[in-house]
Amino acid sequence: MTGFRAFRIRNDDAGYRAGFEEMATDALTPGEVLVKVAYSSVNYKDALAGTGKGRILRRYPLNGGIDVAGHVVASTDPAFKEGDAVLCTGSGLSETRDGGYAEYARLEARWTIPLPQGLSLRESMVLGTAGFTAALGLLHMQDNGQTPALGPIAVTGASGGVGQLAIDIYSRAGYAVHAISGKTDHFDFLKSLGAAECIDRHALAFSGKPMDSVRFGGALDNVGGAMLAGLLPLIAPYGNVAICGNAGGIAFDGTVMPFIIRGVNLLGVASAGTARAMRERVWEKLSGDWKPRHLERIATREATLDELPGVFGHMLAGDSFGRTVVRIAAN
Ligand SMILES: C=CC(=O)SCCNC(=O)CCNC(=O)[C@H](O)C(C)(C)COP(=O)(O)OP(=O)(O)OC[C@H]1O[C@@H](n2cnc3c(N)ncnc32)[C@H](O)[C@@H]1OP(=O)(O)O
Ligand SMILES: NC(=O)C1=CN([C@@H]2O[C@H](COP(=O)(O)OP(=O)(O)OC[C@H]3O[C@@H](n4cnc5c(N)ncnc54)[C@H](O)[C@@H]3O)[C@@H](O)[C@H]2O)C=CC1
Repeated sequence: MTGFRAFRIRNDDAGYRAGFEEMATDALTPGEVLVKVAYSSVNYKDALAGTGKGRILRRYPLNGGIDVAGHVVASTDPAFKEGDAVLCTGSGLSETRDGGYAEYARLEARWTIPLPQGLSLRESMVLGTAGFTAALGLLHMQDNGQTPALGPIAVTGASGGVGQLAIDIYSRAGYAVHAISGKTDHFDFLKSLGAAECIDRHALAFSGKPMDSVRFGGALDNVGGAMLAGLLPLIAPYGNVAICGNAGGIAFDGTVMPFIIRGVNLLGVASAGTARAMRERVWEKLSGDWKPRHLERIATREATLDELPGVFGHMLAGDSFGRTVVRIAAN
């Protein structure tokens, strides 16, 4: 096979850098399933990896892109055959394995998901790790007793990829969603996705008290830092806070009171290493009764591989809005 293009990240004596290279499929990290990539997507983690602003890769060099969707070209695992439409999110992509920002990717069969009925390849990447994470957060909360009766779910970082998809999915699942965002210009849009209320994050005045009047039944937190610390005293008894992000900081200050008096639960959401059975559960929901109703409007941008560096810059500046799908090959 002739060479193909890849957005490859290196870190060596010449420094941290990412750019386009020609490579051969033989040079890809090993796996049973060779895929011609149709789409990938841009997640905050991709922006950290592609710029070196966060330590995402755990070996170098690797192709970037934590999400991939495409068609199987060859498989040594009988579970997959040429022409099958498949997807993969996380699972070491752009951490320890070559990722989806390339015309070909070689996947491990154990982490390769047949494209669920009800989703196109493109839709699966509008969802990507962002949609997977939003749905995983809700499943964790529900497995831990979260019901709509506990009260509204606060979604922080609500204008971003995980945030917008969470608004759509959680409202579809019957929860009142209170979207917390600094982008007040977009509140009407967030409401049109399903948010019952929008709260300006700059106007949120956390009291700093260990416990405060209950305001939310639970939360999905994309932001971390002071936002997470401020939310905990406002959560209803036995409510859940699913914590997935660090867009606003990694350290948070708080007290044990919400946990020991109200039984509030802090649930970790780690999409990349999710076990196969849970992955299948998440994709069944995302392609079924939790399929977001507004996927096309949430996919605010379709980028080419060449446009990635610009998209990363916007995202890390906090300027992203919705999801960017990366179109790799015509399909
Ligand atoms: C889509 C998902 C997301 O968006 S998640 C958010 C984006 N991710 C990040 O921002 C992570 C950026 N990385 C870091 O900030 C650091 O790498 C760190 C804080 C996670 C760890 O750095 P540190 O220098 O404190 O520790 P070590 O590198 O020495 O590792 C300690 C220990 O942890 C294991 N480990 C580190 N990273 C990962 C990982 N991504 N997955 C699994 N395990 C990880 C590492 O192997 C070490 O364990 P050991 O048993 O000693 O090998
Ligand atoms: N744990 C996991 O498995 C996953 C974690 N994440 C994390 O979730 C977060 C969101 O990811 P994406 O939706 O892909 O990113 P995104 O860039 O699309 O969304 C981030 C949102 O946070 C907002 N934001 C940025 N800085 C902020 C600050 N200082 N205070 C408050 N809001 C701020 C942005 O305006 C934007 O709305 C990131 O931290 C990402 O690393 C994302 C996917 C999976």
